[in-house]
Amino acid sequence: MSSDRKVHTFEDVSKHNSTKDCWLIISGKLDSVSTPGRQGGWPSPSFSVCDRRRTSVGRTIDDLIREPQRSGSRLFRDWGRTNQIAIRPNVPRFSYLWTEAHIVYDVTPFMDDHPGGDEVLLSATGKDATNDFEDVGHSDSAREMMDKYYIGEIDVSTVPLKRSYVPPQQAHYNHDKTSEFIIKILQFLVPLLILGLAFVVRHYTKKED
Ligand code: HEM
Repeated sequence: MSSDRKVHTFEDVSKHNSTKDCWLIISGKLDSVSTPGRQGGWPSPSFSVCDRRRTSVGRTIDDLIREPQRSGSRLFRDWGRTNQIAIRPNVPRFSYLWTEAHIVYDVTPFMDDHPGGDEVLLSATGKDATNDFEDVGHSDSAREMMDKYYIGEIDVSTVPLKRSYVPPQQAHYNHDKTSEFIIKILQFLVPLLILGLAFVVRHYTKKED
């Protein structure tokens, strides 16, 4: 994992688009843990980080705070399912927050090992690859692997706005009432003219007989 954990611009991230240097943007939840009132002197209580299958990893709040580059927060994956953090009842002043973020992953070391191949990863650069990632239906273990490649978040204000769909312009119809009227008259007159002509022809051919 790169030590370069920071807020990146979309443009910078987009430049990392080769097999030797591949960064992806995938939305997820950044979980932060705040510990108000630590000055109150409570010891570093341990608590459990549980995933949906209820496996748990015991950690202390101090571990949690030491791990991140930013103080007081650490990345966990949640993916919009149930919260992954179970708070032990003996930790009353512990608060758990999360924010939705566009997370940046440096998947360069994973290019050769990605079971879906490196081509798909390359094709997911330079854009928000969340839908591409979700459409595949990645397993929980794939999601857990992602933390290894986390290098920061994206400054959402630098993400180009989605191009809104502009429907093709309708062909300009001629709403001229007079031309419509003439067409209607012709539709009526042409059969009459043909009928009249048929009578005339018949009349003359009879005389000749
Ligand atoms: C950090 C990002 C990623 C990680 C860690 C990752 C990991 C994995 C893993 C572990 C698998 C094996 C199947 C599974 O366990 O779900 C997999 C399969 C796959 N991944 Fe990814 N992946 C990532 C991003 C992406 C992206 C962005 C795409 C699409 C553009 C993608 C497309 C695929 C495809 C097509 C397969 C093969 C699915 C199959 O054949 O069943 N992956 N990935």
